[in-house]
Amino acid sequence: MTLPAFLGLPPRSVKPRSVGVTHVIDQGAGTAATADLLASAAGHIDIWKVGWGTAYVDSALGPKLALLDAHDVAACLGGTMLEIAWAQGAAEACLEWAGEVGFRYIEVSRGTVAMSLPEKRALIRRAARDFTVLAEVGAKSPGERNAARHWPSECLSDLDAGARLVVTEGRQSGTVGTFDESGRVRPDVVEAVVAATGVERVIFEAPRAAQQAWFVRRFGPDVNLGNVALADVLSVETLRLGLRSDTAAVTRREHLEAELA
Ligand SMILES: O=C(O)[C@H](CS(=O)(=O)O)OP(=O)(O)O
Repeated sequence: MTLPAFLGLPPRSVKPRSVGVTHVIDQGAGTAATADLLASAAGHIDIWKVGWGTAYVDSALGPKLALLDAHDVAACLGGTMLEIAWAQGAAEACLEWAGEVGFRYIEVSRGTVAMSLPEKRALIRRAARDFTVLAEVGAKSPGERNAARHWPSECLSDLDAGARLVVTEGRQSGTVGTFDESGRVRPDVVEAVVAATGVERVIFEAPRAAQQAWFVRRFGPDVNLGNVALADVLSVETLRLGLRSDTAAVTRREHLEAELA
């Protein structure tokens, strides 16, 4: 999409993007809501995750995925859905169904069920035959914060097994994994993952505006952000482009500091 041209803005990638990806989390939007959002924001959405198991119970899933496809937005099945299928011995059936209904991306995670690293690698390898795989690291439970020290090696293992990108756990709440219980970023966790994989191979789940702004300030407009709420897509784009106070290049505070100097 073409923006008006009268502002100086930082360079920003355009679709199809390999960096600066915006990955949204859909909690069960209907087709009208999906069409409405795509009409204004499709150019800013790269991956549309149909969250956890909502795809399984959505009677309008087919039309929704068709709309996404028509707008060049990649539909991704939520990781929890595949985890539950895997735990029931139904991973193969789940992958077959996901392909048939129109998913092109799939998330492979082990945040809910007990899955070993070799089992996760095997599932990534299998899924990568038919889908673009996003591999998530981290657990849903806040009690497992210490496990983040293993994320860098798990990310490398996931990429080696065939994942296109890794996803750092933040949940829809933004209070686990990459974040503390109040939603503050754990910079040591972020930096360790980035040192291992490079920033361009990571999607950071960051559902809150303050978290999104932190990542844009730290890594620039083309950082990959995930679990963006549907209602926040345009807001995230403004954070990337410095069109919101939190990331604006020139702020009142800087003027004040200059005046007082
Ligand atoms: O892991 C996630 O980001 C989501 C949302 S939540 O953890 O259930 O809040 O789950 P997913 O299964 O990946 O859609």
